Amino acid sequence: MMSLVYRCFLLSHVSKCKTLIGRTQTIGFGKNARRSQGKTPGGFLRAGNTVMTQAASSLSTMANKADSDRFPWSRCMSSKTPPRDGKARVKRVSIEGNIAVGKSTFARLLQSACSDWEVVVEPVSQWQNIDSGTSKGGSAPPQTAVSNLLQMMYQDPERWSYTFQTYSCMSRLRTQLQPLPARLLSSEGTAVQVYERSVYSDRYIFALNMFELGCINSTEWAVYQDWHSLLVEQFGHKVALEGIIYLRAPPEKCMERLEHRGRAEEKGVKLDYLDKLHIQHERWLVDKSTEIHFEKMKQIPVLQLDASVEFQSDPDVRQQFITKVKNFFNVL
Ligand SMILES: Nc1ncnc2c1ncn2[C@@H]1O[C@H](COP(=O)(O)OP(=O)(O)OP(=O)(O)O)[C@@H](O)[C@H]1O
Ligand SMILES: Nc1nc(=O)c2ncn([C@H]3C[C@H](O)[C@@H](CO)O3)c2[nH]1
Repeated sequence: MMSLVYRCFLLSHVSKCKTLIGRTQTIGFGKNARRSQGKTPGGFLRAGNTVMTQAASSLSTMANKADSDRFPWSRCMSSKTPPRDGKARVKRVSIEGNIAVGKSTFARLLQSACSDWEVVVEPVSQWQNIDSGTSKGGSAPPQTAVSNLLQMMYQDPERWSYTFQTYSCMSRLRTQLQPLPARLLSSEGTAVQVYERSVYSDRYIFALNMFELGCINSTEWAVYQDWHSLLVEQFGHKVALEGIIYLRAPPEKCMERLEHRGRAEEKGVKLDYLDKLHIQHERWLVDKSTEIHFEKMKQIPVLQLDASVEFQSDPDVRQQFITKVKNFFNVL
């Protein structure tokens, strides 16, 4: 049913892919559509298994004072009983959110707050440095060439999006399948791994968005979905998530941070692209209207955090964030 809808969408919006970096007129998704996303009547936000008010989803000092009393800084591991088979139990969560919303910054904050947690970063540097050395033989010396697939994808999304999604998904999986570090294996309680994005955002945010934009055609989309499902069925249990932390901020705020960060490959990224990614996040994690193909992922708990808050300069805000995350881990 969903794919039928997407196909209709595609037919009526042929070759809109270049809008990704704003080279042609932008497509659909009017401002009103965007603004209404993620809000239910009465100003409530639906976050995974919970429904909370917008006020509650922002950082409330009083509530967090109580939280920090219950979960002191010194204790990072989950309080649940360790397994009897001697194998460390691991809770895995992913941090999801729009481009430049602050996932890496937030992940660094978590890592510095608790050395018993492991943060697995998004393999961006692999995407920027693909060894594409092609020695054709003969007497010429071997050539070493490096491709920047991230740049290629942003410069010519119609040509490179499918290739990008194959590599991003594969490299995420490979990175996340790495053995646990010894300090987590030997931990007494439940260890925590925090992934920066996941194979699920690869499919349900980016690849889906590229398909809707026409940067991935319907054959590529069918092929992507087929191998993605196979990979997740075969390896998914080793990187299975128990929760998602959704860093949520208006696309305008993400644009501001993206420009401030100044990553060269992202120079042409337009607000419209961030708008679309925002909508995909809201559909997946707030409205729950994205069609998900993996049973466990349909019910996954989501902790929503107001990422528009500046926390780098304010220790109280940082502590409140950490406390919320600790509380979330403890109920997973
Ligand atoms: N809470 C915050 N307040 C103000 N600035 C922030 C905050 N979080 C991140 N930043 C700044 O925003 C920029 C983007 O942050 P960061 O690189 O962490 O984003 P990201 O979500 O990991 O990006 P990407 O989607 O590309 O992986 C950086 O310059 C960072 O210093
Ligand atoms: N097309 C596409 N598909 C993905 O799965 C994906 N994951 C991340 N990105 C882009 C966002 C940042 O610019 C940069 C770092 O997050 O890489 C992606 N782009």
